[in-house]
Amino acid sequence: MPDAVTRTGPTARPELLASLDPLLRAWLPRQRWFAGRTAPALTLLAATDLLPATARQPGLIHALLRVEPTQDTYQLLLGVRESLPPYLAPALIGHVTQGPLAGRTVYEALLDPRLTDLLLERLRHPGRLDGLRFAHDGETPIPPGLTPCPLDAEQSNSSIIYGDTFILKVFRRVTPGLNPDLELQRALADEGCERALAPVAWFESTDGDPLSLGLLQPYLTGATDGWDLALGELSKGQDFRHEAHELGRATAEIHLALAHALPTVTLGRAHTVQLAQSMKDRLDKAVQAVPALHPYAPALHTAFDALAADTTPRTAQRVHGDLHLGQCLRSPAGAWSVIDFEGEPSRPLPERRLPHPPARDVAGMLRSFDYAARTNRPWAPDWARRCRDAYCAGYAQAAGDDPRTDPVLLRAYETDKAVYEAVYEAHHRPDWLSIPLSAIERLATEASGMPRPRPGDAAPQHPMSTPSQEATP
Ligand SMILES: Nc1ncnc2c1ncn2[C@@H]1O[C@H](COP(=O)(O)OP(=O)(O)O)[C@@H](O)[C@H]1O
Ligand SMILES: O=P(O)(O)O[C@H]1O[C@H](CO)[C@@H](O[C@H]2O[C@H](CO)[C@@H](O)[C@H](O)[C@H]2O)[C@H](O)[C@H]1O
Repeated sequence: MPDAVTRTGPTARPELLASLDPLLRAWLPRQRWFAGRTAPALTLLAATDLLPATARQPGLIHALLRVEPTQDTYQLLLGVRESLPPYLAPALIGHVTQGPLAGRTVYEALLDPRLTDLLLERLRHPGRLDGLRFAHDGETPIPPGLTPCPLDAEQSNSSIIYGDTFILKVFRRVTPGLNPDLELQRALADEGCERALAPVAWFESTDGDPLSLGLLQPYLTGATDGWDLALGELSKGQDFRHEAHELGRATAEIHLALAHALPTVTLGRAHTVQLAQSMKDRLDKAVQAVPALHPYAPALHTAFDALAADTTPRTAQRVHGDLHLGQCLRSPAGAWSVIDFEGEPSRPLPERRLPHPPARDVAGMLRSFDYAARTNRPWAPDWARRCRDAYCAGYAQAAGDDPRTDPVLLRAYETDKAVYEAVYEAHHRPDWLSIPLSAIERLATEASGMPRPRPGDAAPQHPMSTPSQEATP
């Protein structure tokens, strides 16, 4: 598995894992950020004592754990105490009966303010500890003693808010390579783009392949995310066109800055064919995972065939990769910022770092307006349509390029996203599966009415050449 993390150094302590193994195997599947339903076998890849436990102070262990059979690697921060005070009861992982921690209680350290305070202290003082490296932007002061508070949100990672000033995201499922959340937001900060929040400090593992582990950014106090805002307006029967227009402008500004900061590439025929093929492959896999997609698959393939047959050269660049209303924060003053540039969490990291036409993010937002409208009772299709138009108009105004002028590409990305969402919902929120399925039904109907590519347009199954691996979405 190319994406697997390898650690073989002295920090991997087998006796520690032996004592924690049954506790972690029971606890992991109950965590929102854990991708599997079971954790049948664990390997401790690295363990670092950030603070040794004594009778008077809690201990803090940083651990990287590989889970079979998926070979996913997770980052854990384990607290160690003699016993847990009542306020930490929800953090309990278990009582250790053997090995070096026998008689101690192990728990989720991110819920313990004493330990999350220590983590911030590490970020305030850049440096190395075993295989961990703590880094700082060198400019932004981080005051000591900011009160830590775990973020209470449905999320793929775990975040701590410090004194309403900073937010620290601790990545959970980690893969080798620079995490785009850090990479892209640093690039945007260097470009002076104010639509993203500049990384202030971060930490990574350097013992083996580099791994991004955590990211500290300014916290937007009083901000509302686009999803909550949209649902609020919908429930009041309010129009959201102005905000959708502003969101389109914000997206375009981010795209312009990313295209300036990082390499772009022209997608020729072979790339486009390969892009369409990757969408078809994902659809085929999704049909296996979500049988409800099966009846629509032939029609959905038509949308991807149409893309493969369209030889228009297009520009690809780094994009957000998982843009939706929940990733957009509006400050009390009304300015929109975009967060979470990690890409779709379930995709391998090298895939998430590939350049794509900006239409990919645009399609993500179009899907999001549809989601919001579908969540509303009664369903509000006109509200969604108005938002989608306003968003594209706002995008066109700032980018000078209207995404609606390339409907084949936009439809293909929207279809690809809806397929991804069907898998996501089937796994995480089965009650919501009907939302992407309704879109799938619409997209399939539209695709059925599309002209079939003429025989001369037929896409080669295997592109003769792909100029560079990086350029292949
Ligand atoms: N800088 C910030 N300011 C205010 N709230 C934030 C900020 N960053 C994240 N949040 C809140 O935290 C939630 C989770 O953040 P996100 O980066 O999307 O995490 P994940 O990748 O784990 O899903 C967001 O939906 C948002 O409500
Ligand atoms: O925010 P994450 O990076 O964890 O993204 C994942 O979860 C999202 C849901 O929280 C999911 O987004 C889907 O649901 C949203 C409403 O909750 C909707 O606005 C989006 O359009 C829809 O895709 C996202 O796909 C997933 O990667």
